[in-house]
Amino acid sequence: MTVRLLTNIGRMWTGNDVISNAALLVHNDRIAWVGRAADLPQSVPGVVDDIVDVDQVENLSGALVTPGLIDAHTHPVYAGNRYAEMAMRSSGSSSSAINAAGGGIGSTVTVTRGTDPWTLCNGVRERLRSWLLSGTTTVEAKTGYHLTRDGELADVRLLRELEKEPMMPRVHVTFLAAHVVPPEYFGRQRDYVEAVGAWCADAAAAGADSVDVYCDEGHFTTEESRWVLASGRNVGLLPRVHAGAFSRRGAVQLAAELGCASADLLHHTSDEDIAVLSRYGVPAVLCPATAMQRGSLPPVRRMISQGVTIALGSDHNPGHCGITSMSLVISLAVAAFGMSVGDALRAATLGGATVLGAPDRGVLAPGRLADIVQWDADHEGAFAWSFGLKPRRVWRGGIPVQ
Ligand SMILES: N=CN[C@@H](CCC(=O)O)C(=O)O
Repeated sequence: MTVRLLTNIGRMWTGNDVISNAALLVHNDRIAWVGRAADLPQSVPGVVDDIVDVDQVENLSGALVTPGLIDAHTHPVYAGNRYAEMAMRSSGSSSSAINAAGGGIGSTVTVTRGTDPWTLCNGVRERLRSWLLSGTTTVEAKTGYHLTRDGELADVRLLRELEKEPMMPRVHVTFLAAHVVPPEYFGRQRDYVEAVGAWCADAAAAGADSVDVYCDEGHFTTEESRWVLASGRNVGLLPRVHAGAFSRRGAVQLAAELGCASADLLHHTSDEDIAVLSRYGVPAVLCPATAMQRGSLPPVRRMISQGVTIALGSDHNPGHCGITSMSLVISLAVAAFGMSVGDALRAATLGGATVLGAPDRGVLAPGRLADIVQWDADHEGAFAWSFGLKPRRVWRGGIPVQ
Protein backbone atom coordinates (compact mmCIF):
# COMPACT_ATOMS: atom_id res chain seq x y z
CA MET A 1 0.00 0.00 0.00
CA THR A 2 1.37 3.40 -0.98
CA VAL A 3 0.04 6.32 1.00
CA ARG A 4 1.38 9.86 0.93
CA LEU A 5 0.45 12.54 3.37
CA LEU A 6 0.88 16.18 2.37
CA THR A 7 0.40 18.09 5.56
CA ASN A 8 0.61 21.59 7.04
CA ILE A 9 -0.46 23.15 3.75
CA GLY A 10 -0.68 26.90 4.25
CA ARG A 11 -3.61 27.44 1.91
CA MET A 12 -5.29 24.84 -0.27
CA TRP A 13 -7.51 25.91 -3.17
CA THR A 14 -9.55 22.76 -3.73
CA GLY A 15 -11.62 23.92 -6.68
CA ASN A 16 -14.69 24.17 -4.47
CA ASP A 17 -13.26 25.93 -1.48
CA VAL A 18 -10.17 27.37 0.14
CA ILE A 19 -8.93 25.55 3.24
CA SER A 20 -6.31 27.10 5.48
CA ASN A 21 -3.87 24.94 7.45
CA ALA A 22 -4.93 22.03 5.31
CA ALA A 23 -3.83 18.44 4.95
CA LEU A 24 -4.23 15.97 2.13
CA LEU A 25 -3.89 12.19 2.07
CA VAL A 26 -2.98 10.40 -1.16
CA HIS A 27 -3.41 6.65 -1.71
CA ASN A 28 -1.80 5.24 -4.85
CA ASP A 29 -2.78 7.71 -7.61
CA ARG A 30 -5.87 9.10 -5.87
CA ILE A 31 -6.72 11.60 -3.20
CA ALA A 32 -8.01 9.75 -0.13
CA TRP A 33 -8.84 12.60 2.22
CA VAL A 34 -8.81 16.42 2.19
CA GLY A 35 -9.47 18.81 5.04
CA ARG A 36 -8.05 20.87 7.87
CA ALA A 37 -4.86 19.44 9.31
CA ALA A 38 -6.47 19.60 12.75
CA ASP A 39 -9.21 17.22 11.53
CA LEU A 40 -6.88 14.64 9.99
CA PRO A 41 -8.45 11.24 10.70
CA GLN A 42 -6.49 8.32 12.14
CA SER A 43 -7.76 6.09 9.35
CA VAL A 44 -9.75 6.24 6.12
CA PRO A 45 -12.11 3.26 5.85
CA GLY A 46 -11.19 0.98 2.97
CA VAL A 47 -8.07 2.98 2.14
CA VAL A 48 -5.68 3.26 5.04
CA ASP A 49 -6.07 1.58 8.41
CA ASP A 50 -3.72 3.76 10.34
CA ILE A 51 -2.04 6.88 8.99
CA VAL A 52 0.94 6.12 11.19
CA ASP A 53 1.77 3.64 8.38
CA VAL A 54 2.16 6.28 5.68
CA ASP A 55 5.31 5.82 3.66
CA GLN A 56 5.92 9.48 2.96
CA VAL A 57 5.00 12.78 4.54
CA GLU A 58 5.54 16.06 2.74
CA ASN A 59 5.47 19.28 4.69
CA LEU A 60 4.13 22.01 2.42
CA SER A 61 3.78 24.59 5.12
CA GLY A 62 3.24 28.14 3.97
CA ALA A 63 2.45 27.26 0.36
CA LEU A 64 -0.60 27.47 -1.85
CA VAL A 65 -1.70 24.07 -3.16
CA THR A 66 -4.12 23.61 -6.08
CA PRO A 67 -5.26 20.84 -8.41
CA GLY A 68 -2.97 20.34 -11.40
CA LEU A 69 -3.88 22.87 -14.09
CA ILE A 70 -5.60 21.81 -17.32
CA ASP A 71 -4.84 23.36 -20.72
CA ALA A 72 -7.97 22.85 -22.82
CA HIS A 73 -6.69 23.99 -26.24
CA THR A 74 -3.25 23.38 -27.76
CA HIS A 75 -1.62 22.55 -31.13
CA PRO A 76 1.73 21.01 -30.10
CA VAL A 77 2.42 18.55 -32.97
CA TYR A 78 4.45 20.59 -35.42
CA ALA A 79 7.97 21.20 -36.64
CA GLY A 80 9.74 24.48 -37.41
CA ASN A 81 8.70 27.94 -36.33
CA ARG A 82 7.07 31.01 -37.86
CA TYR A 83 8.95 33.76 -36.02
CA ALA A 84 9.34 35.82 -39.22
CA GLU A 85 5.58 35.76 -39.62
CA MET A 86 5.16 37.02 -36.05
CA ALA A 87 7.46 39.93 -36.89
CA MET A 88 5.41 40.69 -40.02
CA ARG A 89 2.17 40.60 -38.03
CA SER A 90 3.68 42.89 -35.40
CA SER A 91 4.43 45.39 -38.18
CA GLY A 92 0.80 45.37 -39.30
CA SER A 93 0.75 42.67 -42.02
CA SER A 94 -2.64 41.02 -42.49
CA SER A 95 -3.18 37.25 -42.48
CA SER A 96 -3.74 37.33 -46.24
CA ALA A 97 -0.44 39.20 -46.78
CA ILE A 98 1.30 36.63 -44.56
CA ASN A 99 -0.28 33.75 -46.48
CA ALA A 100 0.70 35.40 -49.79
CA ALA A 101 4.29 35.60 -48.52
CA GLY A 102 4.25 31.83 -47.97
CA GLY A 103 3.36 31.88 -44.28
CA GLY A 104 0.33 30.68 -42.34
CA ILE A 105 -0.75 27.21 -41.29
CA GLY A 106 0.17 25.83 -44.74
CA SER A 107 3.84 26.66 -44.22
CA THR A 108 3.91 24.63 -40.98
CA VAL A 109 2.19 21.78 -42.83
CA THR A 110 5.01 21.79 -45.41
CA VAL A 111 7.75 21.78 -42.76
CA THR A 112 6.01 19.17 -40.58
CA ARG A 113 5.45 16.83 -43.53
CA GLY A 114 9.15 17.13 -44.36
CA THR A 115 10.36 16.42 -40.82
CA ASP A 116 11.40 12.90 -39.80
CA PRO A 117 9.25 11.27 -37.09
CA TRP A 118 12.12 11.15 -34.58
CA THR A 119 12.74 14.91 -34.74
CA LEU A 120 9.02 15.64 -34.62
CA CYS A 121 8.62 13.37 -31.60
CA ASN A 122 11.49 15.06 -29.73
CA GLY A 123 9.96 18.49 -30.26
CA VAL A 124 6.53 17.39 -29.05
CA ARG A 125 8.03 15.59 -26.04
CA GLU A 126 9.91 18.72 -25.00
CA ARG A 127 6.77 20.86 -25.28
CA LEU A 128 4.61 18.43 -23.29
CA ARG A 129 7.25 18.22 -20.57
CA SER A 130 7.36 21.97 -20.32
CA TRP A 131 3.60 22.03 -19.63
CA LEU A 132 4.01 19.51 -16.83
CA LEU A 133 6.95 21.29 -15.23
CA SER A 134 4.98 24.53 -15.15
CA GLY A 135 2.10 22.90 -13.26
CA THR A 136 -0.20 21.68 -16.06
CA THR A 137 -0.96 18.03 -15.46
CA THR A 138 -3.47 17.60 -18.32
CA VAL A 139 -3.07 18.94 -21.85
CA GLU A 140 -5.60 18.77 -24.67
CA ALA A 141 -3.44 18.31 -27.79
CA LYS A 142 -4.63 18.65 -31.37
CA THR A 143 -3.21 17.16 -34.53
CA GLY A 144 -3.55 19.27 -37.68
CA TYR A 145 -0.21 19.95 -39.36
CA HIS A 146 0.04 16.84 -41.53
CA LEU A 147 -3.43 16.86 -43.10
CA THR A 148 -2.97 13.44 -44.69
CA ARG A 149 -4.66 10.33 -43.36
CA ASP A 150 -1.42 8.61 -42.39
CA GLY A 151 0.24 11.73 -41.04
CA GLU A 152 -2.70 12.68 -38.86
CA LEU A 153 -3.07 9.13 -37.52
CA ALA A 154 0.66 9.05 -36.76
CA ASP A 155 0.20 12.28 -34.78
CA VAL A 156 -2.61 10.69 -32.76
CA ARG A 157 -0.43 7.67 -32.00
CA LEU A 158 2.57 9.84 -31.15
CA LEU A 159 0.57 11.76 -28.53
CA ARG A 160 -0.83 8.51 -27.09
CA GLU A 161 2.66 7.02 -26.87
CA LEU A 162 4.31 10.11 -25.37
CA GLU A 163 1.68 10.24 -22.64
CA LYS A 164 2.95 6.87 -21.38
CA GLU A 165 6.50 8.14 -20.85
CA PRO A 166 7.66 9.38 -17.46
CA MET A 167 7.52 13.14 -16.85
CA MET A 168 4.60 13.67 -19.21
CA PRO A 169 1.24 15.27 -18.51
CA ARG A 170 -1.98 13.40 -19.20
CA VAL A 171 -2.97 14.05 -22.81
CA HIS A 172 -6.44 14.41 -24.32
CA VAL A 173 -5.91 13.77 -28.04
CA THR A 174 -7.97 15.74 -30.56
CA PHE A 175 -8.09 14.85 -34.26
CA LEU A 176 -7.99 18.15 -36.22
CA ALA A 177 -7.51 17.10 -39.83
CA ALA A 178 -10.12 19.79 -40.62
CA HIS A 179 -7.69 22.60 -39.70
CA VAL A 180 -7.27 24.00 -43.25
CA VAL A 181 -7.57 22.45 -46.72
CA PRO A 182 -4.16 21.01 -47.74
CA PRO A 183 -2.69 22.05 -51.12
CA GLU A 184 -3.38 18.74 -52.88
CA TYR A 185 -7.11 19.35 -52.28
CA PHE A 186 -7.19 23.00 -53.42
CA GLY A 187 -10.32 23.41 -55.54
CA ARG A 188 -11.70 20.12 -54.11
CA GLN A 189 -12.59 21.21 -50.59
CA ARG A 190 -15.71 19.00 -50.45
CA ASP A 191 -13.59 15.94 -51.30
CA TYR A 192 -11.24 16.78 -48.43
CA VAL A 193 -14.15 17.16 -46.02
CA GLU A 194 -15.52 13.76 -47.02
CA ALA A 195 -12.09 12.20 -46.67
CA VAL A 196 -11.68 13.64 -43.17
CA GLY A 197 -15.13 12.33 -42.23
CA ALA A 198 -14.03 8.86 -43.34
CA TRP A 199 -10.72 9.12 -41.42
CA CYS A 200 -12.53 9.75 -38.12
CA ALA A 201 -13.08 6.02 -37.49
CA ASP A 202 -9.34 5.40 -37.98
CA ALA A 203 -8.51 8.29 -35.65
CA ALA A 204 -10.78 6.83 -32.96
CA ALA A 205 -9.13 3.42 -33.43
CA ALA A 206 -5.69 5.08 -33.16
CA GLY A 207 -6.66 6.54 -29.78
CA ALA A 208 -8.13 10.00 -30.42
CA ASP A 209 -10.57 11.28 -27.82
CA SER A 210 -12.09 14.22 -29.71
CA VAL A 211 -12.65 15.57 -33.20
CA ASP A 212 -12.33 19.29 -33.95
CA VAL A 213 -13.08 21.50 -36.96
CA TYR A 214 -11.98 25.07 -37.71
CA CYS A 215 -15.35 26.52 -38.68
CA ASP A 216 -14.51 30.04 -39.87
CA GLU A 217 -13.69 32.27 -42.79
CA GLY A 218 -10.80 30.81 -44.79
CA HIS A 219 -11.29 27.40 -43.16
CA PHE A 220 -14.52 25.32 -43.27
CA THR A 221 -18.17 26.22 -43.69
CA THR A 222 -20.85 25.30 -41.19
CA GLU A 223 -22.13 22.60 -43.53
CA GLU A 224 -18.65 21.10 -43.97
CA SER A 225 -18.02 21.30 -40.23
CA ARG A 226 -21.29 19.51 -39.51
CA TRP A 227 -20.21 16.65 -41.77
CA VAL A 228 -16.87 16.15 -40.04
CA LEU A 229 -18.17 16.58 -36.49
CA ALA A 230 -21.12 14.25 -37.03
CA SER A 231 -18.78 11.66 -38.58
CA GLY A 232 -16.52 11.89 -35.53
CA ARG A 233 -19.40 11.76 -33.08
CA ASN A 234 -20.76 8.64 -34.81
CA VAL A 235 -17.54 6.79 -34.00
CA GLY A 236 -17.39 7.97 -30.40
CA LEU A 237 -15.20 11.07 -30.63
CA LEU A 238 -16.20 14.12 -28.61
CA PRO A 239 -17.01 16.91 -31.07
CA ARG A 240 -15.49 20.36 -30.48
CA VAL A 241 -15.30 23.37 -32.77
CA HIS A 242 -13.12 26.43 -33.43
CA ALA A 243 -15.87 29.05 -33.44
CA GLY A 244 -15.89 32.79 -33.98
CA ALA A 245 -12.13 33.33 -34.21
CA PHE A 246 -12.49 35.72 -37.16
CA SER A 247 -16.20 35.87 -37.93
CA ARG A 248 -19.62 34.68 -36.81
CA ARG A 249 -20.81 32.02 -39.18
CA GLY A 250 -23.12 29.79 -37.16
CA ALA A 251 -20.46 27.67 -35.44
CA VAL A 252 -21.98 28.29 -32.01
CA GLN A 253 -25.41 27.15 -33.23
CA LEU A 254 -23.75 24.11 -34.82
CA ALA A 255 -22.04 23.32 -31.49
CA ALA A 256 -25.42 23.40 -29.77
CA GLU A 257 -27.08 21.29 -32.47
CA LEU A 258 -24.42 18.58 -32.23
CA GLY A 259 -23.97 18.74 -28.46
CA CYS A 260 -20.32 19.73 -28.80
CA ALA A 261 -18.02 19.28 -25.81
CA SER A 262 -16.76 22.83 -26.41
CA ALA A 263 -16.87 25.88 -28.65
CA ASP A 264 -13.40 27.42 -28.70
CA LEU A 265 -11.90 30.92 -29.16
CA LEU A 266 -15.20 32.86 -29.57
CA HIS A 267 -13.58 36.24 -30.21
CA HIS A 268 -16.64 37.28 -32.20
CA THR A 269 -19.65 36.32 -30.14
CA SER A 270 -23.04 38.00 -29.94
CA ASP A 271 -25.51 38.04 -27.04
CA GLU A 272 -27.56 35.57 -29.06
CA ASP A 273 -24.55 33.21 -29.23
CA ILE A 274 -24.03 33.49 -25.47
CA ALA A 275 -27.69 32.63 -24.90
CA VAL A 276 -27.26 29.54 -27.10
CA LEU A 277 -24.11 28.41 -25.23
CA SER A 278 -25.94 28.87 -21.95
CA ARG A 279 -29.23 27.24 -22.98
CA TYR A 280 -27.62 24.18 -24.57
CA GLY A 281 -24.84 23.80 -21.99
CA VAL A 282 -21.96 24.16 -24.46
CA PRO A 283 -18.79 25.11 -22.56
CA ALA A 284 -16.54 27.87 -23.96
CA VAL A 285 -12.78 27.37 -24.24
CA LEU A 286 -11.17 30.81 -24.22
CA CYS A 287 -7.55 31.56 -25.11
CA PRO A 288 -6.50 34.99 -23.85
CA ALA A 289 -3.12 35.13 -25.61
CA THR A 290 -4.69 34.56 -29.04
CA ALA A 291 -7.56 36.93 -28.32
CA MET A 292 -5.08 39.66 -27.34
CA GLN A 293 -3.04 39.10 -30.49
CA ARG A 294 -6.14 39.28 -32.65
CA GLY A 295 -7.21 42.46 -30.82
CA SER A 296 -10.66 41.03 -30.29
CA LEU A 297 -11.65 39.83 -26.84
CA PRO A 298 -14.60 37.52 -26.18
CA PRO A 299 -17.32 38.94 -23.88
CA VAL A 300 -16.19 36.81 -20.96
CA ARG A 301 -18.01 38.55 -18.11
CA ARG A 302 -21.29 38.30 -20.00
CA MET A 303 -20.64 34.61 -20.58
CA ILE A 304 -19.99 34.07 -16.87
CA SER A 305 -23.09 36.02 -15.87
CA GLN A 306 -25.16 33.85 -18.25
CA GLY A 307 -23.83 30.69 -16.61
CA VAL A 308 -21.64 29.49 -19.49
CA THR A 309 -18.97 27.04 -18.30
CA ILE A 310 -15.54 28.49 -19.12
CA ALA A 311 -12.28 26.62 -19.64
CA LEU A 312 -8.97 28.24 -20.53
CA GLY A 313 -6.41 27.27 -23.14
CA SER A 314 -2.97 28.49 -24.12
CA ASP A 315 -3.72 27.91 -27.84
CA HIS A 316 -0.03 27.02 -28.11
CA ASN A 317 0.65 26.82 -31.87
CA PRO A 318 3.57 27.63 -34.17
CA GLY A 319 1.89 30.64 -35.75
CA HIS A 320 0.78 32.77 -32.84
CA CYS A 321 1.70 31.61 -29.39
CA GLY A 322 4.45 29.64 -27.67
CA ILE A 323 2.94 29.63 -24.18
CA THR A 324 3.08 26.34 -22.27
CA SER A 325 2.36 27.86 -18.85
CA MET A 326 -1.26 27.81 -17.75
CA SER A 327 -0.35 29.99 -14.77
CA LEU A 328 0.56 32.68 -17.34
CA VAL A 329 -2.75 32.03 -19.12
CA ILE A 330 -4.56 32.57 -15.78
CA SER A 331 -2.72 35.90 -15.34
CA LEU A 332 -3.74 36.95 -18.88
CA ALA A 333 -7.35 35.89 -18.28
CA VAL A 334 -7.45 38.12 -15.21
CA ALA A 335 -5.74 41.07 -16.90
CA ALA A 336 -7.34 40.93 -20.36
CA PHE A 337 -10.68 39.20 -19.81
CA GLY A 338 -11.41 40.82 -16.43
CA MET A 339 -11.91 37.42 -14.78
CA SER A 340 -11.51 37.14 -11.02
CA VAL A 341 -8.58 34.98 -9.93
CA GLY A 342 -11.04 32.44 -8.53
CA ASP A 343 -12.99 32.24 -11.80
CA ALA A 344 -9.79 31.97 -13.84
CA LEU A 345 -8.37 29.23 -11.59
CA ARG A 346 -11.66 27.36 -11.75
CA ALA A 347 -11.65 27.65 -15.56
CA ALA A 348 -8.08 26.32 -15.66
CA THR A 349 -8.97 23.31 -13.51
CA LEU A 350 -12.65 22.28 -13.20
CA GLY A 351 -13.59 24.03 -16.45
CA GLY A 352 -10.93 22.08 -18.33
CA ALA A 353 -12.01 18.81 -16.69
CA THR A 354 -15.58 19.49 -17.82
CA VAL A 355 -14.75 20.18 -21.47
CA LEU A 356 -12.43 17.17 -21.65
CA GLY A 357 -15.06 14.89 -20.11
CA ALA A 358 -12.66 14.06 -17.28
CA PRO A 359 -14.53 14.23 -13.95
CA ASP A 360 -11.61 12.45 -12.25
CA ARG A 361 -9.54 15.66 -12.10
CA GLY A 362 -9.64 19.43 -11.71
CA VAL A 363 -10.57 19.40 -8.03
CA LEU A 364 -8.88 18.25 -4.83
CA ALA A 365 -11.45 15.83 -3.41
CA PRO A 366 -11.49 12.19 -2.26
CA GLY A 367 -11.47 9.77 -5.17
CA ARG A 368 -10.02 12.25 -7.69
CA LEU A 369 -6.62 11.85 -9.29
CA ALA A 370 -3.77 13.06 -7.10
CA ASP A 371 -2.66 15.67 -9.67
CA ILE A 372 -1.45 18.37 -7.33
CA VAL A 373 0.66 21.53 -7.53
CA GLN A 374 2.41 23.38 -4.73
CA TRP A 375 3.02 26.96 -5.90
CA ASP A 376 5.75 29.40 -5.08
CA ALA A 377 3.29 31.66 -3.23
CA ASP A 378 0.99 31.52 -0.23
CA HIS A 379 -2.14 32.96 -1.85
CA GLU A 380 -3.94 32.46 -5.18
CA GLY A 381 -3.84 36.23 -5.78
CA ALA A 382 -0.23 35.63 -6.83
CA PHE A 383 -1.55 34.32 -10.16
CA ALA A 384 -2.81 37.81 -11.01
CA TRP A 385 0.44 39.41 -9.95
CA SER A 386 3.13 37.12 -11.28
CA PHE A 387 2.43 36.62 -15.02
CA GLY A 388 3.84 33.13 -14.82
CA LEU A 389 3.74 31.88 -11.23
CA LYS A 390 6.16 28.97 -10.85
CA PRO A 391 5.40 25.69 -9.11
CA ARG A 392 7.64 24.44 -6.32
CA ARG A 393 6.42 20.86 -6.64
CA VAL A 394 4.16 19.00 -9.05
CA TRP A 395 2.60 15.54 -8.52
CA ARG A 396 0.95 13.52 -11.26
CA GLY A 397 -1.13 10.67 -9.86
CA GLY A 398 0.59 11.06 -6.50
CA ILE A 399 4.07 10.73 -8.03
CA PRO A 400 6.32 13.76 -7.67
CA VAL A 401 7.54 14.89 -11.08
CA GLN A 402 9.59 17.80 -9.87
N1 LIG B 1 -6.36 27.93 -32.77
C1 LIG B 1 -6.16 27.39 -33.84
N2 LIG B 1 -5.24 27.61 -34.75
C2 LIG B 1 -4.50 28.80 -34.82
C3 LIG B 1 -3.57 28.78 -35.95
C4 LIG B 1 -2.51 27.84 -35.85
C5 LIG B 1 -1.37 28.25 -36.74
O1 LIG B 1 -1.34 29.40 -37.19
O2 LIG B 1 -0.51 27.41 -36.95
C6 LIG B 1 -5.42 29.98 -34.98
O3 LIG B 1 -5.82 30.26 -36.08
O4 LIG B 1 -5.72 30.59 -33.97
